[in-house]
Amino acid sequence: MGVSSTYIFRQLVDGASNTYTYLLADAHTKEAVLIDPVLEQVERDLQVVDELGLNLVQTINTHCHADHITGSGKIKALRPSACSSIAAASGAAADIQLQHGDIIKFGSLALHVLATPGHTSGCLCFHLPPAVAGAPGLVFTGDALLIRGCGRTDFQQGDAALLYEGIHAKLFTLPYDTLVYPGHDYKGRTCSSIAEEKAHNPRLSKSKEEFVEIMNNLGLPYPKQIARALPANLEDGAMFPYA
Ligand SMILES: N[C@@H](CCC(=O)N[C@@H](CSS)C(=O)NCC(=O)O)C(=O)O
Ligand SMILES: [Fe+2]
Repeated sequence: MGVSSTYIFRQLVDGASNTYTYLLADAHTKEAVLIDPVLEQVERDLQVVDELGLNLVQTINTHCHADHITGSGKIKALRPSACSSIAAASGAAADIQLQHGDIIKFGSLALHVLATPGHTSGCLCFHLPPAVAGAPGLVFTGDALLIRGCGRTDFQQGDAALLYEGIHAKLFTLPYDTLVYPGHDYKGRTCSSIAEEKAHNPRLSKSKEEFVEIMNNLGLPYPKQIARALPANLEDGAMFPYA
């Protein structure tokens, strides 16, 4: 899947947790980042990196995941030049502590860091502006904005009103044609757009009061892996010996 000749883009999936991992690279310099790698898929992801002749410089976590262990720690063990990053507000360990307004540069590409707390206190989105005039930008939304949904707000410092405000202020103000790439989808969908989500998201198209009411009554069971994922991810996924 190539979106533009100036960059390489791949969407990878972990079927066990319905998690999306994104590979983005400058097509010319070959510098690459992985957004939200999953521990169990590290070998697969590095194989793609290698087959495309890319130089992985950073793994970027949208937040401290509760449903799977990040691949950042294992990737660092295998590729020491690949720094890990996560929001400072997450309280998790990583080589680079990110905050709203930061810009992650690799080759000629620049990901703009947007803080959208509320699913967790340290949730970040990453906006890649259009590579060429007339092309859509991309936004990687982690668990803040999902396709026709959003991240739950019932644990990890969840705050439904804050999530609503951040999504409306920082995501729904992006150009309408910006493509939305979420951290998960549980129905096999891969991509949406800001215009689609503003119009059709059944939670976020409502008023803030209605949204909070919906979020307070989701009644979801806790993620199956939460007990092992949270402590591991607070340590950059590196609490296990990988070598
Ligand atoms: N069944 C899954 C976990 C499902 C879940 O809770 N997903 C989270 C994102 S991962 S922290 C979520 O926010 N879901 C929102 C929703 O509306 O589904 C498992 O056991 O791992
Ligand atoms: Fe999450």
